[in-house]
Amino acid sequence: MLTLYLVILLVIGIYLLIYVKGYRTRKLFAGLPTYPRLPLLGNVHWFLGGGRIIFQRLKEISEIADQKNLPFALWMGYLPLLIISDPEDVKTVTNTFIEKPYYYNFGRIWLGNGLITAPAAIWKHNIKNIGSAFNATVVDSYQPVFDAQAHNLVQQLKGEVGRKPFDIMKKYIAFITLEAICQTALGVSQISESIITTEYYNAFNNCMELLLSRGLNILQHPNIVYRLTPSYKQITKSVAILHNVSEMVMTKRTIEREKMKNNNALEANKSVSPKFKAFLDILLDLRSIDPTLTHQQIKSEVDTIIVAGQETVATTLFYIFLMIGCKPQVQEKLYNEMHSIFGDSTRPVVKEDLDRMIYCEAVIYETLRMYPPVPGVMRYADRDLQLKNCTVPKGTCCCINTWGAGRSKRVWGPDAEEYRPERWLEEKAPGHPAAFLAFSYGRRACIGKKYAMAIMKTIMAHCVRELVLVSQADKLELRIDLALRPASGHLIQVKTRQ
Ligand code: HEM
Repeated sequence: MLTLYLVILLVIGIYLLIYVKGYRTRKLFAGLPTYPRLPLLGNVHWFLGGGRIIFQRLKEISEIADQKNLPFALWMGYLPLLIISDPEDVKTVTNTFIEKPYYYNFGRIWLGNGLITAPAAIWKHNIKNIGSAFNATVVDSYQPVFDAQAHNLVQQLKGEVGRKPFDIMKKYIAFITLEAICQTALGVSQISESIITTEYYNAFNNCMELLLSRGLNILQHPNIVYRLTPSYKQITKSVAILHNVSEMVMTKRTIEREKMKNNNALEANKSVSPKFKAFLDILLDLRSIDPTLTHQQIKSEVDTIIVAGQETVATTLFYIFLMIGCKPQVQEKLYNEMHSIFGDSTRPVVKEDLDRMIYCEAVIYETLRMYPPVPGVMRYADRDLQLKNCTVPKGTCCCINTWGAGRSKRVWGPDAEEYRPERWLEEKAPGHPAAFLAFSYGRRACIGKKYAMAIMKTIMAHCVRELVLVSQADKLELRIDLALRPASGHLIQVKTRQ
């Protein structure tokens, strides 16, 4: 009996503590839209039920916030979370806060202190070295690799002509985007065939799902509890498979560098044909002067680049194929632009061609506006901050709602839900620089945008010149497992262009 009383007292004590601690934040959030909440749990129960439910909630929240022109407030347990999509507020938050909230700590089991998950102090130190690794000159030097991979993709897709819809992601795009990252940023070649196995693909997806479900399950937040769960066992197993890849990449590159150092440059160069400094080489070179760049830290950056650069590009390419596959008029316009640049030739795509792909760029932006592979990012408020219509109290987790910003009628007009690449060719699109958030915004935004645009344009130029893509987007159902994914698979059909 006494134990029961003690437990009840403890629960009441915790509740009172949380109540008092959250008093100021609740007051500041008082006028904001929110969901009804439960004691101790807050709004967690609204997000139970898997990726489709989470997507439905995000959609609902985005619509409410857009109608009311206010951020949406949530409580994940006792932790306040503010969902922000207004461009001016997004600009203020992303330019002010560089710390990531503790949800990102969960990802460290996989990505260590790589750029995405690093605490602010480590990020500040490393971004100085890494930030320029994907500048225009470097990306231009990668163009022959992008072209070769795009050419490979078309040759492989030709084998699907006349067949039923197939999973373009699992069979092709995941391979070629990983091979491109390995050859360019990591400086190793012919690796994807041996490592992108179904096991790798499943491990990747498994990690994403487990990380999200941990984030939403406050009982699994303390490490001490999480380590006892079956989920921990699963993620450890999947992470080991993924780490094996980064370890293999680093070993391969280190051997190639040794060969070059030993004046066997000729032999080493056979497997590293293009002449450029890979991102991994920059880090390996810096190792001698920067003691913080340990083997573990470099491995974490490699894991980060694979996740950040492969999955996002692959998913965006799928959505582009899906969109142009069900909108023949868009695909024809795209083809006409390619024809005006290349004529009837299927010659390689060079960097000068990329600048002429104006409509192609509009198609990419419009796809990213409506289907951002990263539907939201987070920042931790390490001090109070005044936004347009409310104050963000210190300790809040700010969620930048990329999905909501792209679908905002307030920002994009009444046709925000319509796929219309032409809007990007009209004057002043987007209206506000922080209205388009697919690559995030402000400090800690994506450093691979130039890379991503170049490889995607090159792949589109190859595909559209030789093939016609066909899809059924009306059957598209979405889910969120950190990334925005089609719940209904990545189905596409291809025909030969006559
Ligand atoms: C369509 C393609 C891409 C999209 C939509 C995209 C989107 C994003 C977003 C939203 C972030 C912010 C993440 C956060 O704050 O938590 C980010 C960060 C990052 N991206 Fe990308 N990305 C793409 C391609 C790439 C590529 C190709 C690379 C490299 C080859 C890359 C490297 C990075 C890195 C290193 C960061 C972390 C930056 C930092 O924290 O300083 N991304 N990306």
